[in-house]
Amino acid sequence: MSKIIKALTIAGSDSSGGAGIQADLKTFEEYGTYGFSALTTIVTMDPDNGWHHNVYPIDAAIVAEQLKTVFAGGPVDAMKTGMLGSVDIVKVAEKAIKENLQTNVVIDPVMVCKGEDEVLNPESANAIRDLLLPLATVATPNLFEAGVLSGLGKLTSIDEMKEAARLIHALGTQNVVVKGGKALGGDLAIDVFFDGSEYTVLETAKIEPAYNHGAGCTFAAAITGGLANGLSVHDAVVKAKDFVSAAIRSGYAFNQYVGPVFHGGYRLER
Ligand SMILES: Nc1ncnc2c1ncn2[C@@H]1O[C@H](COP(=O)(O)OP(=O)(O)O)[C@@H](O)[C@H]1O
Ligand SMILES: Cc1ncc(COP(=O)(O)O)c(C=O)c1O
Ligand SMILES: [Mg+2]
Repeated sequence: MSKIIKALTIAGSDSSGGAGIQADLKTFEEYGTYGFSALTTIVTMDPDNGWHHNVYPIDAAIVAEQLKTVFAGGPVDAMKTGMLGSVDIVKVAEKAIKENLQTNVVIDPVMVCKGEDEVLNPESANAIRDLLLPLATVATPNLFEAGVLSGLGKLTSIDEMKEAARLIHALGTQNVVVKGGKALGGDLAIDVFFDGSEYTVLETAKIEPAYNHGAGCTFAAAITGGLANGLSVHDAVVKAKDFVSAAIRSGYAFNQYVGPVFHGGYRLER
């Protein structure tokens, strides 16, 4: 057996299986990596109440214990964060990254689930901005999150996405991808990658129906899988865009409310 490649996610549980830690571990597997996890929150969706999301954060001390377990084997080849749930959990993630000299850190600054109100309180969003972005190899905000982190508010064009990427890079992350996804108008799903000097605009035709619940988590987990396998950040992002596009194409209607991506789509198309 060749060397085991290790990938870690610090994220919430999406009981419906498309996003969160479920998306991350399934994606890590597709990338041939061994997945570790530290669970931060449990999210449930209520079919009797318009698919309303309930978010239950886990005690930060228990998140810290999980990370102690994971890092007992030393740093991993790459890691990501997703929904963190409280300022204390953000601080636990920050401490673990610093103490373990962890590199290849993907920060997905989850503030919203599609179509839902903000799930993270503003304090947690500020903590991600101030404590985690300076530790990030790459940050992957969606259009809404990029508007919040950059302070620009609603973003409506590629130029505004580029400006947001520049401002978010200045917060300390080494690279940033602003995901336009379905949220940006037009026929294309456009993401803007910025490495601190050059912009790369990644675009695909918008896939319809847009079975994209979990697309953001899957995209960030795919970048993590690419980095763990030794790809450059640029190449990991480009491959992740292909990976998530295939996952959306293979998605399905779970019920009247939600259509998750299928994380094995990229493999099935080959
Ligand atoms: N309907 C779609 N067709 C093609 N790509 C999409 C579609 N919706 C989202 N994406 C892509 O999926 C990835 C995740 O973006 P997005 O859905 O905006 O993130 P989030 O899930 O965090 O809100 C991005 O690469 C985005 O461009
Ligand atoms: C636990 C968890 N993390 C993250 C997300 C965000 O998912 P997405 O990949 O669609 O941005 C969700 C959405 O439901 C979730 O339940
Ligand atoms: Mg997201």
